[in-house]
Amino acid sequence: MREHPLTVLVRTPATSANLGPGFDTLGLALDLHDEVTASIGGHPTVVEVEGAGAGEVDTGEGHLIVRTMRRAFDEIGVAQPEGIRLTCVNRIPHARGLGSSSAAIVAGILAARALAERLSGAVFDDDKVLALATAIEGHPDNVAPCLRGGLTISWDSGVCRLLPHGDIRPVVLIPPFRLSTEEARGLLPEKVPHSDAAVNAGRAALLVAALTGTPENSVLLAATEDRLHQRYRAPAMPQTADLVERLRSKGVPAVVSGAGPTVLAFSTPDTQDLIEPEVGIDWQIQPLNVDPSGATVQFPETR
Ligand SMILES: Nc1ncnc2c1ncn2[C@@H]1O[C@H](COP(=O)(O)OP(=O)(O)O)[C@@H](O)[C@H]1O
Ligand SMILES: N[C@@H](CCOP(=O)(O)O)C(=O)O
Repeated sequence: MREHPLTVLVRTPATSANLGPGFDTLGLALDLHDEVTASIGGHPTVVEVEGAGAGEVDTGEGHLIVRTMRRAFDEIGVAQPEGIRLTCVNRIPHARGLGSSSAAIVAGILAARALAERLSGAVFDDDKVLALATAIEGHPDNVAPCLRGGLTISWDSGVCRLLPHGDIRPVVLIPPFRLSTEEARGLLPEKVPHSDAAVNAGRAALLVAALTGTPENSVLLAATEDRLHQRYRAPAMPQTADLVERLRSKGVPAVVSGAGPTVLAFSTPDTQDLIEPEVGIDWQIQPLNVDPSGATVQFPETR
């Protein structure tokens, strides 16, 4: 690739994966975004971070977005630029179950693709972007909604994108503590009872109907029941497990967001007032719209 100063801006949404019974399959894009400005030229690699992860994440070649961009340049088949300069404005909290790592990975691949295409005409289609993001992240249920927006059902070779009914309002309840996805995945058993797998299959199917049709709270409550992951992870986040249980006992369809420890509640006009009294004062309550379109890419001169 020609060494040439060129800048691209990528905006990626937070995502909530699993949604209860849809382990490693269902995901929802939320209206809370990270923004990264990426440029290549002759300069050394340097990363500036504002917001989540500032002072914590690597600020050079070890930064997740830089590593992802380098992997993407290799996959696209273009020469590596000497240095990469990133300015990150991070609004998605890290290690809370809101897909911050997927947002970073998607940003890196989309930035690399846009720069490679602009500089050398290289083409890397959307299916390849999704496959590479899934390979890096390890599961598709965050990267799919991050790329496509809305409510996504992903499987090993594809994504179906839908939109939830407008009367269903996601509310995320974010605790002050973290849990890494890696640690939470380590708590899952090798095998689960057949009866639990059968319940989850039924609930996941019901959830897609419950989220896209006219909301009925009793159906949403049944549809958000999970038996595959939440109970096994509860010992690593007892306050989260307790909040999910208390909200559900009041009739609020609540689940662990991704691998936790954030709680996602599907608020409807019937249940919106029941959430706040259950949430601890050091937790953040954030009602969010669904992001219907997913990640965006712009060259600054076209903004
Ligand atoms: N924007 C980012 N820039 C750099 N590293 C990031 C970024 N977002 C996430 N990460 C890395 O990913 C980790 C969180 O990933 P993970 O445990 O999968 O949680 P989640 O994706 O649910 O927030 C962070 O601790 C950090 O190391
Ligand atoms: N299906 C994954 C989802 C992880 O989401 P994250 O936002 O916590 O990274 C899992 O449950 O492990």
